[in-house]
Amino acid sequence: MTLQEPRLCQVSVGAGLLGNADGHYQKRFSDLRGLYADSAAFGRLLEERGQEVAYEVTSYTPGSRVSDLILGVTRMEPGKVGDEYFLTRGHIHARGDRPEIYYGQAGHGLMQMESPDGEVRILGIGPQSICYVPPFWIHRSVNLGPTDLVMMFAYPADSGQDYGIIERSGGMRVRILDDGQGGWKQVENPAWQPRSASEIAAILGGAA
Ligand SMILES: O=P(O)(O)OC[C@H]1O[C@](O)(CO)[C@@H](O)[C@@H]1O
Ligand SMILES: [Fe+2]
Repeated sequence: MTLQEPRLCQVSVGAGLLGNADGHYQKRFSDLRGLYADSAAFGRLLEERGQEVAYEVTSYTPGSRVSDLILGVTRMEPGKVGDEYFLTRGHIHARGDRPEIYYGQAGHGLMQMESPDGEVRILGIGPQSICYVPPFWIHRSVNLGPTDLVMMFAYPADSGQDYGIIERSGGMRVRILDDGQGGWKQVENPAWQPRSASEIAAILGGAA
């Protein structure tokens, strides 16, 4: 049996990038249609900054098994669409029983989580805070600050991402908005549809 080579990856906190990575993707504002509540404000953002990077991910993938850990860094731009803070698309792991950790490096924001049956949990993320996203929680990051939000992450390499779960329910259950006093508030998303008992059972029963 040939062992994998150990690997050192340096986090560039200022640039929001992982060194010695083997993967890199960028999501531009034009890739994020349909995510935000205020479509007029999103249209203006597209006109002004549609081709700019909204967030990017650099990562190292050592293999593809449950026993391999993908690790990487996410960098999110600061800003809002109307009153709604910039966010990632969000997903549940395609193998729903796979967890993830996030370790804040710079900036501050939130990890917004939602269980299949619609429970909501929101935890703050900033430098030196580690967020554990347990199996079966849908998760999305939100940048609340005036600067880039930079987070390290790690998850089992066979997890996969399922984005359809959020689309099918009309978005996540709550939206994270500017409260007008320098902070944030969560408001119910009126378009959100609860998942059916059979969909919930399929997600929770799909554990490998
Ligand atoms: O995949 P999304 O939901 O667009 O968001 C990007 C996020 O996905 C991951 O790349 C992988 O889970 C995260 O670490 C990152 O923060
Ligand atoms: Fe994830």
